[in-house]
Amino acid sequence: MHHHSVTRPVHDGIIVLDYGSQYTLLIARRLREIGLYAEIVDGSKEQPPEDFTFHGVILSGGPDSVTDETARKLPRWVLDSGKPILGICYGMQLLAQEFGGKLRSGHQREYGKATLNLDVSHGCWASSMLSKLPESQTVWMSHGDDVENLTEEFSIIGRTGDGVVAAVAHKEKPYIALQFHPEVQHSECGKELLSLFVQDVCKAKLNWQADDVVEATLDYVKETVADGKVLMAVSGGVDSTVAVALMSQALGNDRVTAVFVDHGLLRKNEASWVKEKIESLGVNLVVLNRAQEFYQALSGVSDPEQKRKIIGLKFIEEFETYAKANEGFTHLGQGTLYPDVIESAGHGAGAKVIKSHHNVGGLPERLHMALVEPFRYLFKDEVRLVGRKVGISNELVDRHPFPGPGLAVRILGEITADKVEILQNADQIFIDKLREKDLYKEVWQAFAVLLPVKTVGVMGDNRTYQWTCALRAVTATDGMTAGVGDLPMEFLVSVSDEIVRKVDGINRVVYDITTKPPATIEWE
Ligand SMILES: Nc1ncnc2c1ncn2[C@@H]1O[C@H](COP(=O)(O)OP(=O)(O)OP(=O)(O)O)[C@@H](O)[C@H]1O
Ligand SMILES: O=c1[nH]c(=O)c2[nH+]cn([C@@H]3O[C@H](COP(=O)(O)O)[C@@H](O)[C@H]3O)c2[nH]1
Ligand SMILES: NC(=O)CC[C@H](N)C(=O)O
Ligand SMILES: [Mg+2]
Repeated sequence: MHHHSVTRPVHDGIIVLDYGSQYTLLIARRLREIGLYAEIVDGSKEQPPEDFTFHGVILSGGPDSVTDETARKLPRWVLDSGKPILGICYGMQLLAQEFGGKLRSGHQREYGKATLNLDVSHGCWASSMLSKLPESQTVWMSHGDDVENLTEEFSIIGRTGDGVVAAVAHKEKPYIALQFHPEVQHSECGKELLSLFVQDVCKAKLNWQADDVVEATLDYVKETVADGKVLMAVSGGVDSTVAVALMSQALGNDRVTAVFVDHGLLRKNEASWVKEKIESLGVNLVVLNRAQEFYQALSGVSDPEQKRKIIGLKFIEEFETYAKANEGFTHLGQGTLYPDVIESAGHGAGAKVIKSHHNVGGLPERLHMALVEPFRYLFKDEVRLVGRKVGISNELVDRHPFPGPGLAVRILGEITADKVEILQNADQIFIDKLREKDLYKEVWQAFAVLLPVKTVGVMGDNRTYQWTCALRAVTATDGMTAGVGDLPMEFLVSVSDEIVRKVDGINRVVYDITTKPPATIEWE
């Protein structure tokens, strides 16, 4: 699985033509779940891959606009192949335009949740496929361009609640295209739709058994590290905890040293908790206390990307200094996941940088150790599954994710030790209350954000003028898309009440009700 782009496990399947979407690998991953191998091919490639029999082509979404002259086109071989095509978002716009349809920009923008209403009444071949789905369903959108009109050759088979053209099919050829993203978890029948396309339309035979990911990971680690030694960066988070357990299993405890950096931007009491839990796995652990150094490096910095880059570099500096002082480390291990890679534009055909994850975009050009990242092509829920298989406790596997740059990306603007303390206290109240009310597991991730906004309040008959705290809770499975956590208002009010009463410095609390997209989960 990890080598999907290096070695090809099977020689037939589906081609996913990549136009730089944030979700390209998610399409391939859904097909794996369905039981089919997908080969990802750069959208600008003039030839199909050699030695690969494809039963259909899926055109990914992408940041380009087909209304721009410079936008990437559909390579000839795709239509020439005569194979079924499924266009998604940009892929749909491209297909529609290829056949003479007209697209427009900025007329009907949709981000996040939308309702798809299917119309299967006009007898187009795709009707029978789509009639297996509910007539009305929730889908997830992320587009600014939309179809103004189509040529005769196409039928409109679905629109959103706002009337936007959301699904079209060629009247004769096996071409179908969707404005929404069936590959994201928030599109209700998305996986079913993909499955109908590859099985009913492409007639592809299932050829992919979900590999034993544990075995594949162990092999990958053994092969990559050979007889070397790993300095494994651990955070106490899900990914690095599962990774370090696997590395110890693959290489033996004496060839793996876990290094945990306390950068002073962790949650309250996090450092001691992590130390205890990682040591209980029987792993060698070194804790580096570096709060002062990180604060100093970040002093006066308020730009989000700059903060991320500084933190990424500081992390690596710490790892390299440690490796230098303690001879023999050949590899740096990280719990990097695919979403970290794609959002930092570390993979794919011109995907845009959304934010530089500290462990990818923050890496220096020259690193003195080789990287070993067993989960670089996996998603969070896949890693959780691996974790359970190797016997990591639920307490660790079910933790909410916590970003490497920590509170630095949750204190908007400049970071000071005072603000860190204020935010730690507010966050702890929120998280403790979620656990107390049995709501922690109802959301995928929850946290508090400190806004550099002061507002006026009245407490004990006195005027206050203090910071604003935003609470964020999201639903997700892989973090690529997110919904708003549906927490009871009464609960939110009680959290707000306790924060304002107990945390000196905050006199107002708001709840973030934005999905991803258009927002991201973290505020920076
Ligand atoms: N404080 C830290 N000390 C050392 N390494 C860290 C620290 N924070 C993050 N890392 C490294 O960066 C990687 C990416 O961080 P990320 O937060 O995505 O993963 P995680 O912390 O392992 O899991 P989770 O996403 O559940 O928080 C980690 O897997 C780990 O290798
Ligand atoms: O280790 C990390 N290093 C980072 O730099 C980073 N930035 C975001 N995140 C986490 O990734 C998920 C998606 O977050 P966004 O929607 O904010 O991009 C969410 O779970 C975020 O908490 C990070 N994790
Ligand atoms: N997600 C997408 O594929 C977006 C396509 C195109 N850039 C638009 O905004 O409509
Ligand atoms: Mg983390």
